[in-house]
Amino acid sequence: MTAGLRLEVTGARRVVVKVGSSSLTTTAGGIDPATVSRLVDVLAAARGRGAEVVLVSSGAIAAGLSPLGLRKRPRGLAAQQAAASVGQGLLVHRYTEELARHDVVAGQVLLTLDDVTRRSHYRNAFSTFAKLLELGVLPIVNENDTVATNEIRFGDNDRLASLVAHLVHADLLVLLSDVDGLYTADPRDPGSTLVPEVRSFADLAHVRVGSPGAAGLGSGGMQTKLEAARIATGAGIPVVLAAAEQADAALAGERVGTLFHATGKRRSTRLLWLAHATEPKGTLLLDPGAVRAVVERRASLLAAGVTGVIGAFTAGDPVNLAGPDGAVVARGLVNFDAGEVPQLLGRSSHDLKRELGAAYEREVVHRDDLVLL
Ligand SMILES: Nc1ncnc2c1ncn2[C@@H]1O[C@H](COP(=O)(O)OP(=O)(O)O)[C@@H](O)[C@H]1O
Ligand SMILES: N[C@@H](CCC(=O)OP(=O)(O)O)C(=O)O
Repeated sequence: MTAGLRLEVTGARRVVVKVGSSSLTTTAGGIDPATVSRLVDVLAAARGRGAEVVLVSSGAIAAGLSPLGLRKRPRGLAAQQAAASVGQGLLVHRYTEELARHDVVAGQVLLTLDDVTRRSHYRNAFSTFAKLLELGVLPIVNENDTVATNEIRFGDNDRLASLVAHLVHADLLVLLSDVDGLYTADPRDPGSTLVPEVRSFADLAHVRVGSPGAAGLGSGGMQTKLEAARIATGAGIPVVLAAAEQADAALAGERVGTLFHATGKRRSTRLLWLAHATEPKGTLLLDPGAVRAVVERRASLLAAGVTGVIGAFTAGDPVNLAGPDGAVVARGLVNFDAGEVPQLLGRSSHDLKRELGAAYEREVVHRDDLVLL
């Protein structure tokens, strides 16, 4: 009997499930083994129905608190990194043991921002996931908190989950939290009501978003879930937001929580990230011909079309590309340091190769690393 179930869910072949720190922890702050056990049963049931599942699990910092004698999530980055270093192993150990009851093998994947923004890393991450899924492994993803600096952190796992959903070409993203969906206002406010479906983000004009959950263990609150939903749905992936206790019903397609319908078409994950979530470190000024090449022909940006440079960036950083009038037309990952660019301005690749060596023949921004704004 499937009448009334959500087809977006029942028809999904590959599903990314994200669970937040606040859903995995006891009130005392540690990881709740019973919650992990129940969640694993639900994931195994979804696999039993034929879905491939990738889990994005927060909770490393929370799991590391008690072994380090900490009572709450520390504020400083180094202390958070230390807690994550202690907690991540414990967390994955818990999942591994529980999955083994279902004869499922767990694989740990720790990602940094570079892994989804730099072309070579991105391809590498994609093939790792593809191989794990082909082998029947259930990948358990988290941010690589112990090495990420503040500047390059995702910080919350909601957006990480939306990018992982793109990376693995998922058909559905399920965000599990301590709240059973999106409410018209902070659910602690009397009078707020559940929003069962979101068809367009314009519908959310009346929704008020409050601070993260009461336990103080989550990081992003509802705001980052909405951003994650916007990124995923904008690229064709529907999102269900539900409480962790409703995971079974949510993954079976029952009408619990909030369903965000897909609004756009799939595009490259890295480009999505570049467009939505990066801070440009500088600007390259383009002549009119280069603007046409980049915008109309979707070509790479060559040194010959660059007339000026603003900002202090290093190779690999995101930069804006602006036309002669200063209007930003695109964003891309630049292949040179800011200090190297002045000597390249307006010169052909051929000249650059002859005078400066083969390393200078490369595009200033490769078209695969460019997104039009
Ligand atoms: N409009 C809203 N709808 C639902 N929850 C909201 C809203 N505004 C604020 N919140 C709060 O966001 C919390 C979820 O965020 P968070 O604690 O960071 O979760 P997680 O750890 O699952 O990522 C909820 O517990 C709720 O108190
Ligand atoms: N990577 C961090 C998770 C960051 C975080 O708190 O995310 P979330 O609980 O999903 O808002 C950890 O494992 O502790």
